[in-house]
Amino acid sequence: MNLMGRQGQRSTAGHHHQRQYSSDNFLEASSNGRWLQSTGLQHLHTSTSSSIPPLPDYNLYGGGGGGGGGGGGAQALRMYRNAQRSFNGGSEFVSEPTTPPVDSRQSSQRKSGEGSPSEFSPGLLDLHSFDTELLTELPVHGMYDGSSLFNPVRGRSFDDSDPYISNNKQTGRAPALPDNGILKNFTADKDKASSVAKIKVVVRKRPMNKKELAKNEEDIIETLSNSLTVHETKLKVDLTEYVEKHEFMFDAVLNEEVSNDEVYRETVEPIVPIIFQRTKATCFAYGQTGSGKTYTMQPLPLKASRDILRLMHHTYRNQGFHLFVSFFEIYGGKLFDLLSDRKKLCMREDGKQQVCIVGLQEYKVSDLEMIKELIEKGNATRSIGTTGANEESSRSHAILQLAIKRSVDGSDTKPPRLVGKLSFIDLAGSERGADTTDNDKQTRLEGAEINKSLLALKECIRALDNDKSHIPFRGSKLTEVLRDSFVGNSRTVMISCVSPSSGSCEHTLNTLRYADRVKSLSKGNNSKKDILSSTINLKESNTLPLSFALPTASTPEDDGTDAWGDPDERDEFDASEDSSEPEKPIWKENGKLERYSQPPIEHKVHKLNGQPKWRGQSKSDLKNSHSDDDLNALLQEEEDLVNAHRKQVEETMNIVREEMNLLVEADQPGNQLDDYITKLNAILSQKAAGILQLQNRLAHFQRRLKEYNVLLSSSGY
Ligand SMILES: Nc1ncnc2c1ncn2[C@@H]1O[C@H](COP(=O)(O)OP(=O)(O)OP(=O)(O)O)[C@@H](O)[C@H]1O
Repeated sequence: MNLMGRQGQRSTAGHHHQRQYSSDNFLEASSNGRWLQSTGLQHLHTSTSSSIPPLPDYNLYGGGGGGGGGGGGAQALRMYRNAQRSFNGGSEFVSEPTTPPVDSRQSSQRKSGEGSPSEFSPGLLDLHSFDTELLTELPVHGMYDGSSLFNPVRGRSFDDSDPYISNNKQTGRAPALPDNGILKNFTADKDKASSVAKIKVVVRKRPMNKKELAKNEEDIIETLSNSLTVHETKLKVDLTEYVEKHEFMFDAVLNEEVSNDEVYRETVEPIVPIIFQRTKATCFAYGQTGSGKTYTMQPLPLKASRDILRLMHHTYRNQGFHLFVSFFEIYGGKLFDLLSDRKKLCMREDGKQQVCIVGLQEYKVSDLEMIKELIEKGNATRSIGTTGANEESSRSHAILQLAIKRSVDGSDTKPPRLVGKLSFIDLAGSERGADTTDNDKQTRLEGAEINKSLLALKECIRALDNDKSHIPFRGSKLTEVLRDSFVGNSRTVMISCVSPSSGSCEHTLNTLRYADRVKSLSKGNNSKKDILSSTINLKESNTLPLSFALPTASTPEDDGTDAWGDPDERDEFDASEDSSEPEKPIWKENGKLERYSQPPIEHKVHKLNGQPKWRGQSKSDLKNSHSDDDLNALLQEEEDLVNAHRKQVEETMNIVREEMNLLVEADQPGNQLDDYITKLNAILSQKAAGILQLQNRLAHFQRRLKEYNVLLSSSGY
């Protein structure tokens, strides 16, 4: 969904379309004041019905500082040609993109309304898209000096001195912006800003919607301070219901009563000051389709812009800072500029692995009104469609960037350099395959592409979580763009949106588990993980990994009868490979938490003559601790478990079949046969998953047994 409201016109012909940029629509929505109210900026509401001024007024960067005059055009032409040459593939840029369907109305509006961007528009190929590397530190006078804020220019009130509020001829001067505390934050010590968490994970629960209420679905999410509990209803084999609780803790949990203002204060407000300190920050919303991502994200960029401008014009007054806005979407794995007629963009990586978006238009902005219009324009152009769960679903990932740049030499003769960047990413909604059965081919293809990119994001997070040296950022365009969020001097805020209804339980749990994973990244590597959080979240799992079911082997201390060669050979062991896991708690079937220690059997670190060696274990240890009898007994136990489970499933299936037959016979209106069959099917698939899990466990065990046999035979046993 768009970041700013639902003003886009829907195509009646099909589900898929872009939002239409219609000034009438914006103004109509504006006059309702709905959107502005949601952002807390209702004072910017214009009552006029005249059209929005053309965008070229916005002093595109590169326009020679004079609003895009002739000199700027010539300069841009040179830049454009140079860039074409240096990228050795201008033709690549002009190849026609696969764009989502555009209805005729939009193109006609473009003709009559905005016009196409000038051929030599300075922003057409903005060389500063390459300038993704941050400016090296320059002295910033008055940084964190709040005095300038509270001692405004003599003879003028604080708000009167705000030069960034445009003098709107139609509406008169915009009312003063309320102080939301950002300036006060700036009077605090510099350390305060640097103490802002590198990754912050916030969960937002939306209220139940009409559809869910009509279906009598229950609110299954209980929130308390920064924790939340999901009450999942499950069915036992005998079809009686029971509730399983899943508890999670995050940096903040925002319930259905929390306003968008509070969301802003909790999420983005703390990171705004940091982008003046050579930092890239990203805020993204994640969650199932219809969970409230767009609703949450839509007011944030404008609120952040307000605070950025405030800082630029007070704390950093006359420091040479400039604010630039760009807005693009990733649709079907391709990039489109939402502020430049959906021009296809190209992503490149420079030698320093900085991602550059070639051709992206950046608009230099100096007042909130301009930013508002740009965002509206971008949102109107964004691709939306209809999913089972959301009538106006975002079918693309939308990325809005606020870049702070600064003149290197204090004058405007040289292009300003990047100081910091704040990116807002409204991810497309994730859907399960099962949700897409009613959708047409286009929606399913979109869904597949969306899920692919979200999966790539998961892969990156998993790799980061495991401290992998290679993070697969190139897995998708989305992850390439997000690379900035996770590496270097960055700050990331993830807002996980969840629906409260019982019907979305599975999705909600997926989102929360995902969020939990991201949260663990903020604590560095595995050893630094939040034990409390993993303890709580482990309640979800009652399956004991096989490796931990093995009998305890010998202690790692050798008894002196080392059979693995001379001590020098042992010295070859790399300490870094010693991956002994910290003690972790496990969740037992009886509901009690227990601690286990990973047996030292995992200490396989060296190979001799092609055979694995086990560190710190003597032959006698192995012989004593893992006799054939022990292993066979364990294997038997595992097999018995699988068989018992299989038997249980067969019995359940028989019951279900009988029930189904009875119900089919008595299939009368009002018998809710469908619901019942759905429930029974759910039980069956649950059981089938259980069998699969046990089978995997058995296979794993058999592999381990084989390894033992190899080991024992190589050791002469
Ligand atoms: N916190 C909230 N309070 C009130 N209404 C909400 C809230 N969150 C979401 N909604 C409403 O729920 C509906 C779906 O929300 P939204 O469009 O933001 O979902 P989404 O996650 O962006 O979906 P998609 O991924 O399909 O685009 C909208 O009508 C929105 O107004």
